[in-house]
Amino acid sequence: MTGQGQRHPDMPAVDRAAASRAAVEARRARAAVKQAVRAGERSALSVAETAWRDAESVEAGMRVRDLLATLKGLGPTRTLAALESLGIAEVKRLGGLGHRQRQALRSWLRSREAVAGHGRLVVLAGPTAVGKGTVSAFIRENFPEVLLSVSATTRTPRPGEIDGVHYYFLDDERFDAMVAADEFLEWAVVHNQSRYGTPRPPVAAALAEGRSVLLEIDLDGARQVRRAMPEAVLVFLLPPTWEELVRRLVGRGTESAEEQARRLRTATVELAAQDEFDVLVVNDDVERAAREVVDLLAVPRA
Ligand SMILES: Nc1ncnc2c1ncn2[C@@H]1O[C@H](COP(=O)(O)OP(=O)(O)OP(=O)(O)O)[C@@H](O)[C@H]1O
Ligand SMILES: Nc1nc2c(ncn2[C@@H]2O[C@H](COP(=O)(O)O)[C@@H](O)[C@H]2O)c(=O)[nH]1
Repeated sequence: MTGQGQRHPDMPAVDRAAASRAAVEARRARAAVKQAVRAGERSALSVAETAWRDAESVEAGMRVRDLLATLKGLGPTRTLAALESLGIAEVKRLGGLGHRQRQALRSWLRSREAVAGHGRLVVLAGPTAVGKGTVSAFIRENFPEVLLSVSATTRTPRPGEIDGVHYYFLDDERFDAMVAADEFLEWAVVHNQSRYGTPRPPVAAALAEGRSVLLEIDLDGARQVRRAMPEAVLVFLLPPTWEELVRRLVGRGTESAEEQARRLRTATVELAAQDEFDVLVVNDDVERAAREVVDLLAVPRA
């Protein structure tokens, strides 16, 4: 990053005005990123990873010093000491770091998050009827320390489903309002039909308190979480066989034949994307599969 906010003497007046407007916008955007880190909505590590993935991003233009200053317990003196120990000059922007400096900052932020007791975010995805809900329910009952995020959806409740427990059942208008207010960590249209989304505030609050969080969401949502929070662990739940998947879907008996066919079409697309995930878990036994997922939720040691 060079020349941010600097004027070139030969630049025409109109360009200078546009450049100064752009500089104000960039400052505002960087302030919003810092606020999100302070509020626990984003981790400092995810900001750095975004900067290194996209050189044009707001994050790439942030000074490392300003990012560190958002961290709890890191006043100006400790920030400077941390920069010195990392071999990063005070004026450096995230996007301008060399490979070694990136590596050093990445592991420093990782261990700091672990020490601060940050919980892990694990995303559980997989084809319809593979048993995501069953595995999640096992975790909810047996591992109460894990926050199982309650999604919002525009689909109608099934018999026995309770608003606020299984889902927040919303009409389109309310869902639209949450999208407009940026209240979702991710949201997607699932099976070409209804909208589903993860409300952001409970997830951010739990992670900031050091609790681990499990999201049970679709492939599109998992991809969005990967972009927003690269430190999240993405788990793909697999059926023992395709025939068993069909048996589970049909055996559950909660969808019409037409809906079953629609879901199986989505399932083939989802199964083809399993390589995008960090961990594959075969759900041949609910308890074993749940324990594998819970092991991933353990907070890493510094
Ligand atoms: N390990 C397992 N062995 C046998 N049956 C299972 C297993 N896990 C789940 N099931 C059964 O498979 C059916 C589908 O499970 P579940 O509803 O949890 O799937 P899901 O992945 O949440 O589906 P959807 O994405 O469509 O909501 C249920 O009838 C459940 O009891
Ligand atoms: N992207 C998201 N997908 C979600 C969310 N909550 C649930 N889901 C996925 O929807 C399907 C269908 O669920 P069902 O309850 O109608 O059977 C399922 O595969 C879930 O993984 C969410 O918040 N975001």
